[in-house]
Amino acid sequence: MAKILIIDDDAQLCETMQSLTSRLNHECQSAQTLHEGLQALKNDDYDLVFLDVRLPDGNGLDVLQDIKGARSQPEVVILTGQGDPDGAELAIQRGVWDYLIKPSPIKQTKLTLTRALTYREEKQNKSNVVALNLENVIGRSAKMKACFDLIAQGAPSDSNVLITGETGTGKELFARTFHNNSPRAKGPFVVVDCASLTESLVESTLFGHKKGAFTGAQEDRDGLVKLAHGGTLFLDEIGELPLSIQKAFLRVLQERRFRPVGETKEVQSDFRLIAATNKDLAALVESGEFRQDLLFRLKTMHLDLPPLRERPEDIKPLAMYFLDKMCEEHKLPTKGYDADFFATLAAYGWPGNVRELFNVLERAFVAAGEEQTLYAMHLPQDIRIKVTKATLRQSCQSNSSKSQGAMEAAKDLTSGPSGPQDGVFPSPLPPLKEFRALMERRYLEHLIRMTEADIKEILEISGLSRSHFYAMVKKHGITF
Ligand SMILES: Nc1ncnc2c1ncn2[C@@H]1O[C@H](COP(=O)(O)OP(=O)(O)OP(=O)(O)O)[C@@H](O)[C@H]1O
Repeated sequence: MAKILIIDDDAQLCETMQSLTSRLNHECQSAQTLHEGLQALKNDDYDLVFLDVRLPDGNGLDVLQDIKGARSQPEVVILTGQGDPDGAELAIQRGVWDYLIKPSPIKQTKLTLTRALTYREEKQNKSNVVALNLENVIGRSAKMKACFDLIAQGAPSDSNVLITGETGTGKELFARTFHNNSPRAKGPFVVVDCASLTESLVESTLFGHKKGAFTGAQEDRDGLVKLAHGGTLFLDEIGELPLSIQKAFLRVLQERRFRPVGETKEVQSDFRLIAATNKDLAALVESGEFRQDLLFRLKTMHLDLPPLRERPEDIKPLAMYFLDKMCEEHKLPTKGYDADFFATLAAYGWPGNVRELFNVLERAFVAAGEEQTLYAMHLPQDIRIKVTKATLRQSCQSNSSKSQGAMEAAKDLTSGPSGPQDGVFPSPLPPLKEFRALMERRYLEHLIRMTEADIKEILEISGLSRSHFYAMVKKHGITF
């Protein structure tokens, strides 16, 4: 059962909504003014707020951030009697779930309500997975949920874990998450970057040394293995561990005992081992560069992190998480997003995975400065050009049978009034507002032509809600 708040001065509408929501087994309250609504949100936690735009004491859109920032961080659906697509579009940019034009048919209201609540549930599920501590870990895709399940399953034990995955997929982050959810969470988490260990110092770095063991060893020093006592030892880039050390390390894994350089007695360390690599260790075993017995030992538990391109549904929540964090750090209000911003992020392949995504978002954040809304225009030019080219290639390939029409549409999308310029820019460069409107219109026309006006496909590709799409079409006077 969800808790819903309606902020609307139309008593009859409140009554209808209340009866609809109670039929769906939800609890519903109503408020006739903004002041009352904000008070209700202070006193109680709501999952969803239906918000009217014109209220006796002000404009609903003006307090949107206060509503979204309430303790329960509710989803918001705008109710507008004005049929004002621009206002509604603005609201969507500021992060509302959807908008309904009054009087909205029961079926539509029910659908929007159910979708918004399902979305919220999914968002919250992330933090409910077997009460895992998933601090700073974002992922709502089925593939990520499977990774969380594996952590829930393996964290309590002491078994060795091997984490594999392409660069930037979060191997170190997930190693820390294993540690944070294990009984060793209060102990140290020691990172060893095997790629940066120099051949001559690798042994003393790992196992420590005794004073005078070699030139420069001026005092006894504990190695990283000893420092991980009571906690977790994370061997990053394990594929780079020199063969000569692999044998010694295998013994350490079996016995949790080792001998520091120059020492006669063995030392003990109680650590849990997590190793990570972006290399194919089986292939390294084949080529004689990695010991098979060590690989078996490491792989008691294996977590393979999927690349970002295989879980596109994680891109938006990752981006929102990162940008909200940036806004918080820079003491700026949370930004809104235009649909084209996410459409561009979703269309890119992310070979550098989450690390690359965060770098790109940081650049977009800097490019946007104090602007309230992020558009695709704020993304680095190289990314936009790659996306445009890939989209064109795709559309050319998939439409080769209907090539004539599709090619024209593609050309349409990338050329300005005076012909193609640098992939996307018309010349002379118009003011940004005009350019945005132009590109938006071309995008919509291209999308409609490409999908042969198949509304389902249009909504799927664009990521727009039905009402938002029709509002944009109306705004641009496009008929189809
Ligand atoms: N699911 C996620 N949620 C939030 N942040 C993530 C996620 N996955 C990766 N990151 C972030 O992406 C960046 C790269 O992650 P990390 O260093 O763990 O990757 P890696 O796989 O160890 O990379 P490499 O193989 O290059 O060492 C970090 O800032 C990390 O916090």
